[in-house]
Amino acid sequence: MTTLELLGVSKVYRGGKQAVDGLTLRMGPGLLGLLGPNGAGKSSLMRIAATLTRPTAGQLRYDGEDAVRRPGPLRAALGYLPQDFGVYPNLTAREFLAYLAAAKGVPAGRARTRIGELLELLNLTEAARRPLGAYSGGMLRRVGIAQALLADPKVIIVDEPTAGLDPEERARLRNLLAELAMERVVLLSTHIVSDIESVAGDIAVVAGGRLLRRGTPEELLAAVAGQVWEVLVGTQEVAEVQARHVVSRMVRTPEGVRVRLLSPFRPYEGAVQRMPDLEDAYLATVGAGGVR
Ligand SMILES: Nc1ncnc2c1ncn2[C@@H]1O[C@H](COP(=O)(O)OP(=O)(O)OP(=O)(O)O)[C@@H](O)[C@H]1O
Repeated sequence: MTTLELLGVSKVYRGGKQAVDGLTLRMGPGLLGLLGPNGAGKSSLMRIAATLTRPTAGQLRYDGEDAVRRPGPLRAALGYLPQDFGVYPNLTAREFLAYLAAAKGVPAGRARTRIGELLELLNLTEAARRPLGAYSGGMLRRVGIAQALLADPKVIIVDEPTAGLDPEERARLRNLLAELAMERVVLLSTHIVSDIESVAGDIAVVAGGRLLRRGTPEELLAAVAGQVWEVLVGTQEVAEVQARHVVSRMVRTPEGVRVRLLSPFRPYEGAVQRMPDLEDAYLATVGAGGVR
């Protein structure tokens, strides 16, 4: 069984910025959703897990073996989509993927078959003859996903893979990753709760370089049971409510502003308790960690 472990990992960049602070994550086959606000350290963590950045402290283990000192086996098994995925604009999708397959050492015949399958899977077959410079953001993202899957990886690390995708493409990608995760370690980062809500049975919430919580969606929801409230306030009261509480949503109505907020007790006379959703649970966790 494939395992990937980050053990007590820290990353301090030159200049002193600490992006990751003693974080431990153990992963086996399945999809782990890494959820956190911008700047939480998600990309740093993923670059460490992908052996591109060395941790300042702590260990990275692939199948129990030290992957910092010996990154080869993990690299050979890895499909990685970086956040800032770049392409050669003059190459077509097919040429670009063929080039990357060659760089990864995939034999030409096998690469051709695999590229055909991936283009089909990612709905790029029609566009595959056009230069990448003419692709939309969503299409480029799909090319990025195709390249991560080129060499039939055992470990898939995708950093904000849904950025720029439309709702239908998002849904398709989520399903694809969920399917891949049946036999593989899939680590997906996002700051969008709905991206992982429907696929990740396992969610890690990070902020300030630390792991704030890890659990199933049900466990995250249970942690905020009884703490979600809705109250109708006047426009002029909104700022005060926001100053006092973590606000998960606001809807302007003809009667006033309906504010959904987190509070361990009834925050206002007339506030009505609501069933928590994952967005509430996430905000409660991140809010409690001191990041807003
Ligand atoms: N190469 C670097 N040198 C110095 N500081 C860095 C470097 N890379 C990231 N940082 C800083 O480390 C912190 C964590 O960044 P990181 O990109 O890992 O977070 P993130 O959760 O992926 O956020 P985002 O979604 O905005 O990319 C940020 O404050 C960032 O500015």
